[in-house]
Parts: sequence; structure tokens; C-alpha cells
Amino acid sequence: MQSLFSLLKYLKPYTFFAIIGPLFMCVEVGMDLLQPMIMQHIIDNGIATNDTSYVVKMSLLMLLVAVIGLIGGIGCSIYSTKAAVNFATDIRQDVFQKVERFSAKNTDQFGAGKLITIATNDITSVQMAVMMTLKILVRSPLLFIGSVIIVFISAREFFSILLILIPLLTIVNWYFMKNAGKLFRKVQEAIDKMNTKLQENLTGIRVVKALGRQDYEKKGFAEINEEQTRINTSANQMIMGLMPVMLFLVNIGVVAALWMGVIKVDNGTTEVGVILAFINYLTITLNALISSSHVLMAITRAFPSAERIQQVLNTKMDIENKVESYEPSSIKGDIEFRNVSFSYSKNGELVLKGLNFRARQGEKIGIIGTIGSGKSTLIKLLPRLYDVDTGEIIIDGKNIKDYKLEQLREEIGVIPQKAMLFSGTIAENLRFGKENASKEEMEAATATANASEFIDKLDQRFEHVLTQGGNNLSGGQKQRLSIARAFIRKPAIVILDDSTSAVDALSEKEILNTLYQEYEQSTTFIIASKISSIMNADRILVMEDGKIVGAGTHHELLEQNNVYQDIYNTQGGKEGMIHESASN
Ligand SMILES: Nc1ncnc2c1ncn2[C@@H]1O[C@H](COP(=O)(O)OP(=O)(O)OP(=O)(O)O)[C@@H](O)[C@H]1O
Repeated sequence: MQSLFSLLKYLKPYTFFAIIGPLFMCVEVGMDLLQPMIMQHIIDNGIATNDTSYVVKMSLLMLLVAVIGLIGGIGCSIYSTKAAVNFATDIRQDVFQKVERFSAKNTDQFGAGKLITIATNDITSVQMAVMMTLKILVRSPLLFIGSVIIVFISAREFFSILLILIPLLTIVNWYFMKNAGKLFRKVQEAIDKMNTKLQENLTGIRVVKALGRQDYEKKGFAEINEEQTRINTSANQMIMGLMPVMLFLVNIGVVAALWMGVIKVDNGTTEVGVILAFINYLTITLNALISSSHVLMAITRAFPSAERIQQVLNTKMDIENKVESYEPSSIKGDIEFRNVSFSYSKNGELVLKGLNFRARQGEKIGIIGTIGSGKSTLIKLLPRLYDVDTGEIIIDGKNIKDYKLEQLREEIGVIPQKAMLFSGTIAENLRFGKENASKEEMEAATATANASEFIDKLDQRFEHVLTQGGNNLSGGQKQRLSIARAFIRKPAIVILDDSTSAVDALSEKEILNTLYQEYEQSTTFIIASKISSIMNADRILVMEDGKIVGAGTHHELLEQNNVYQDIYNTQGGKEGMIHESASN
């Protein structure tokens, strides 16, 4: 409950809309309450005495009251909607901004599926609760209290019916809401699971198809979907069940009123108009209660959603700038790992174990090793996607934790294993690397990345539009653009994480040669699975089981390092290297 209240601060900029909306509603409520009273007068004072001019006068008044009520209703809808939609938009913006600032560890904790559900379903459910509260929560209590008071004053002979019905209706309402609230919490969790499955399948659709796993995935999705349907059905049945039970109770009230009314009219202690007015007020009371229960249901539903939104907003960033962060005019790229250890989870197994090495400015460092030995993890620590558990990483004599995060990341050009492009033009994708990149810079970066050739063949060259994830390009083309995007900022530190695996051997050689020549000053890490990709590096680090088990040039390692020799032999030894060179 606290979470939902805390979110209400987002309504502050829209206080005017949030106040004026319910005020309009008060007008509508006032008019709604007047209607049965006017009707009672028409019946008892006009129709009963055959006074036509009185009936016409009062009917016109009734029409006026209806028009004023209509204006009130429309005004309330317009302003309440404005307040609620803007409130939700601001929360969504903040959630997005927060997630953008998340460290990789923060993102791992939530998972993409849950974050998507929070940014969509949960925020919509909170928006709904606020909108309904502004529209109905004011209306219902006012109608309810107004009706009870009017019945007490003008139809007291029927007040006992209300005294019995109201507690009954309240208990029924409370019972249904309590149970539906529990079910809706489960609904959100089921939607999380469904979104995770959907997201995985949509991003990996090619793999699913290529491996012929459609049936398996269909079955998996059907199970999750069925679970979601089951819980959702129960939750909605619970809400829908409320209405008939309430109507039944009110109908009993109407029968009781008619029964008592007939006796009282016979005795001459009441008039027909009073009975009709009472039945009208009874219906208003019922509608008020049902509407309130809908709002309360929406609020109950919004509680777990608000909690989940707050979880994101209150997440403590585990990687942030220091209060006085270091911002040198430029970074040279002299790097040192001092006894660095790291694990992905608290108390989890160490993935990197006491790493020590130094890379001088401009040095080209190859990294090779067994599968899962920690190569990618090592380079994820440089731009602080994750922070070291123990030890320190020093750049130009300063701990990387002292640098302003934005500057540190700007000076590092990472080319990930899997080229990740965004929907938009090629130029827009390149500007991801450097916001204000000129045409000349784009030409130069794409030439270095060996991407000019395929771009020149596109009619609109840099204005060619990429679909989501750049899926209208080949793997090699995507990889080249991803390389160009990193090169365009001329970073002090370049990291290639097996990034040339999708390009052919000749292009790989050209890309690396250009990198060696044009980025002579940039300290470069080249993670590779093939020895041929790194044999010309100034130094090669060999990794096994989270440790550096060898460092040296290709020839030194061939002579001294068993792990390197094993990799060399599994890649065909000397013949394999000759074959690679020949294919180049
Ligand atoms: N996000 C993560 N959460 C938890 N464990 C992870 C995560 N990423 C990697 N790991 C684990 O850390 C270890 C090292 O992984 P890493 O990707 O650094 O190895 P690698 O040497 O680059 O492997 P490869 O050659 O297969 O690319 C592996 O055991 C892997 O399972």
C-alpha cells in the first residue's frame, strides 16, 4: 500500500487536473441526486393533482439538471484522464531512465521479462487505479452518502431496508476484493513468465527455427499460457461474481420496499412518489457500492504493481559515479589489472581469480583460452559493466572507480561477440557510437571496419533503414557495422570480443591490419577463439579456469605454454595456420 502512496508524488505536476476532475464529478453527483427528488415532486404534486404546467416546468428543470450533470461528467473524464495518463507517462519515463542506468548485475537481478511487464502492465494498472479513483472514488461515496441522507430525511419509513442492506453489501464486497487481490498478484507473476518466454523466443526466433524447436517451444509457451489463463480466469470470475450477488441483494431490497410501500400507501402513511424515489436512491446506493468495489479492485490490483515499480525505482545502483569523480582531459589507455577477482553472484564461484597483467598504451593484446575461462568477463570489467570483487583495475595510474563513468565508457570502444544493432538508419546506428559524427567520420569508420563495400551497394547508403536488430543485414554486415560504430569514436581502448568471427578470414585480416595501423595509439584487446586472429598481437594472454596461465608473443607461448600449444594443435598446428593464411 505504501508503494502506491509513494508513487502519488508523480501526480504532483498534475494537481490542477487531479482536483478539477473530481470537482466536475461533484457537479454530476449533485445533479444525479436531484433527479429522483424532482421526479418525486412531479408524481406527487403534478401528476397526482393533474397540474400540467407544474409537470412541464419540473420536466424542463429535470432536463437542465441532466445537461449540467452531463457537463460535469464530461469535464471529470477529460481532466481525470489527463492527470492519470500523464502520471503514468512520467513513471514510465523514470523507470526507463533507471533501467538505462542499471549495471549489468542490476539487470540480471530482474530479468528482461519482468522489466517489460513492469514498464507496460504494471504501470498501466497503476494508471487505471488513479484514473478510476479520480473518476469514481469521489463519485461513489458522494452518491452513497447523499442517497442515505436523502432517504433518511425524505423517505425515513424505508430507511430500515438500507440499514440491513448496506452492511450485507459491504461484507460481500470485502470478501470478493480480498480474494481477487491475492489472485491478481499471481496474475502479474504469470504475465512475467509469459513475457520472458515471448521475449526469448522473439529474439531467438531464428535459432528456434534452425534447430527445429518450434514444437518444443510451442509446448513450453502453451503451458505458461495455460497457467496464466487459469489464474486470470479465477481472478476475473471473482470480480464478475460480485455483480450478480450485489444485484440479487438489491433486488431483495426493491421487493421489500414495494411490499412495505403497498401497505403504507394503503394506510395513507406514504405516497407513491416516495416509494419510487426510494427505489431510485436504493439503485443509486447499489451503483455507488458496485463502482466503489470496481475502483477498490483496481486499487487492489495496483498494489502489487506499485510494489514492483518501486522495486525498480528503489534499486540501489551498484555502479555509480563517486561524488567527486575524476575527469581528465583525455585517457591514454595504460591499463593494469592488480590481483583482480570476480564472481557474478555474492558468495558465488569466482569466475576470475587473482588476475595480474599490464597493457601499455597502444599495445595490442590477444586473449585466448578454453571455453568459459573468463575472457569476456575480464573485458566486461573495463567499462565497469560489472565491478571487481577484490583487487583493482588501474587506467593511467588511477582506479577506474574514480573516473567519471560516462567518460570512462566514452573512451572504450567495445565490439561485442553478438552484433547488436537498432532499428533506424545505418547513420543513426553509427551515431550510437558518436552522437555528432560527421559524414566524413562515418566514411572513415566504415572503411576501417571493411563495411564501405556493402554500404556503397545500398541505394540510400547511410540512410538505408535497418529493421529491428538489423535483421535485414547478414551476420557479417552487422558485425562490420558494429565494429564501425565502436571505431567512430576513436576510442583510447578498443575491445574486440570475438567480434570478427562472423566475417570471412580475408576481411578479418584487413580489419585487424587497419586497426593495427590506424589505431596505433589505442590499447587494444582482441579476444579470439582462433590463434590466427591474434598471432600478430604484441602480447597474448592465455586463460584457463579464470586464471592467466600464460603471457607472451605467439612464438614464446608456442615454446613455453602447454595450454596454448594444445589450442594450437587442436586448430591444426602449423598446417592449420598456413591454411588460414592461404585462405587469407
Ligand atoms: N551474466 C552471467 N551470470 C552468471 N554467470 C555468468 C554470466 N556470464 C558468464 N557467466 C559464467 O562465467 C564464466 C566465464 O564466462 P565468460 O563468458 O567470461 O567466458 P569466455 O571465456 O568468454 O567463454 P567463451 O570462450 O565461451 O566465450 C562461465 O562459467 C559462465 O557460465
